[in-house]
Amino acid sequence: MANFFLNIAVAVATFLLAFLAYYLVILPKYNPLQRLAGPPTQGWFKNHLQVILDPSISPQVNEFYTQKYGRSIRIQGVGPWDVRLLTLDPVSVAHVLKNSSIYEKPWQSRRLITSLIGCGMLAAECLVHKRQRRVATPAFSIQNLRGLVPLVFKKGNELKDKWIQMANEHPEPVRIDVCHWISRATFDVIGLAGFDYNFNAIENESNELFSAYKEMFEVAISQSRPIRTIFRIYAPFLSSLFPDKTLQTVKRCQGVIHRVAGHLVQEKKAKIAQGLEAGVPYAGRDLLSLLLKSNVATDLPMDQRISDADILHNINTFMFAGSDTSSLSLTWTLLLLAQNPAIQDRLRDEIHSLYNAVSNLPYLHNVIRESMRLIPPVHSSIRVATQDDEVPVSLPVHYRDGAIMNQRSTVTVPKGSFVHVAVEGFNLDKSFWGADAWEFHPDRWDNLPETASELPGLFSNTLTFSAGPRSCIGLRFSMIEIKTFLYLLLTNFTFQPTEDKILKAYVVLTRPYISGKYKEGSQCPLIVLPYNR
Ligand code: HEM
Repeated sequence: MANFFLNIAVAVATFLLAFLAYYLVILPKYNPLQRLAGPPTQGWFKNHLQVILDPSISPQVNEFYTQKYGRSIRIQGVGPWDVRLLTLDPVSVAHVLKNSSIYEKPWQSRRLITSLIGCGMLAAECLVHKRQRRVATPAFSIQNLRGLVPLVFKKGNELKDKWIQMANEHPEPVRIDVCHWISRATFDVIGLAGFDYNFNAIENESNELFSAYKEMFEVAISQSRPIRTIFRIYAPFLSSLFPDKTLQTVKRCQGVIHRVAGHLVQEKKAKIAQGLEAGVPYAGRDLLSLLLKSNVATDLPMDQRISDADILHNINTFMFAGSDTSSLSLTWTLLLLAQNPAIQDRLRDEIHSLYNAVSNLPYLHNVIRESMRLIPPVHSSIRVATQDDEVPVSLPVHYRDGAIMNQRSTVTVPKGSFVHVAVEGFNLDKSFWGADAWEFHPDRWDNLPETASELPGLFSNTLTFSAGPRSCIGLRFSMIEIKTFLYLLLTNFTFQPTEDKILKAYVVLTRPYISGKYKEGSQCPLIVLPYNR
């Protein structure tokens, strides 16, 4: 009997050793990405992710890497088996983003997103994603988004009134954490535009549904418990079996969302059905109504329709993907304007002279493009190859042995490898944008170098909204929101920086923090002075 157990133990140990040898030695040795040049690895579990994902140093890191290793760079992920491609070659990144059936989002990040907001467009893949995107696309058309303008004006005016009230309460210049307040305002906008629901968050933060979303999104960005997060990804059943406080919070918030937002879905469905019956189509133009209408459109085949659960998951996705992104872009733009008073004055002059046509102001457009190029809220993204692939390159490939191939036209990416999409890396690349690429210079857009105008990207040759079939569906939405808010804020206030040094940190999105006060959370205080013409 003892022999039997000994044999089992030996067999298990041999299996484990073989498994470790395969992952730690054999797999990395024969991975074709190993042939590429890249930064040295300092140990089995030392990775390069921290430096490439930290926006306070990533521009310097990318510049150093490209000079030393070329534009198809080998980096190490979480272990020696995880050899990744960091590409700063525009042809390669266009290939990866265009071929979304070969390059999917990794299941690990999809599982994490799904565990919070459900499997909406951000997390879905293949046919499920295609179906959802098809149903949602009409809701984001120019025609349907027209109704957004008065709504954003209403909320922008509420924010303006709030800030005027705060300014009047203090005899000295008021210091406002614009990050916090704009986030409340963009939440209000997405609530009304998303499902015709007023969180009333500018006024106060007590709404039950608002608190549920806010708390749940805070869980998404809190990085305090990495071990728990690993369990949630790799062993969700164990996490559910022994829920910690965070998981209990998520469950509670999901309960509220399911009850309140689920009720809104049913209410809207009933209105649409009544409208169809009465021959007077329901006029609701919020995203939820538009999604529900598009889902029952007669020209949509039955097998292309999505379930009520998917509708709710996508509303959650719009809340998640559409609130902080826009509010951070606005926050960073206000900070840049505060730091560049001449640009702020020039922009205010333009807005004043043409206040009716917010969407057609050239300098406003340049300022927004420039701010979103310089500080894209989505710092980078990641894809995993679902099959062996040859990625085309347009620039020389450097090899580990020192060889440089000018003629080579592809890099071999084996199935299962991760590819890093350096959104900020491309946006700040001096070889494409010029020596002043790291500076805030809105006039560059009137004279873009040819090298930049050839870069891929949904928005103005930048990757800020990604590119290809998985690019941002909310681009137009956020442009309306950002332009309208800037119009209202700049015609009523001037902005000055405080003595605090603002740093960038990547916490799911690139967020502002006060130097030395990271623990206080994301904030961006500015001196806000009422502006009278
Ligand atoms: C400044 C504002 C915004 C920025 C910078 C931004 C950026 C992005 C980026 C980079 C992606 C691709 C993510 C990836 O590949 O990992 C994305 C996807 C997405 N965004 Fe946005 N976004 C913004 C606003 C919005 C808004 C307002 C909405 C909705 C109301 C929205 C909804 C989505 C959705 C649903 C996806 C997933 C699309 C898909 O996979 O088919 N975004 N966004």
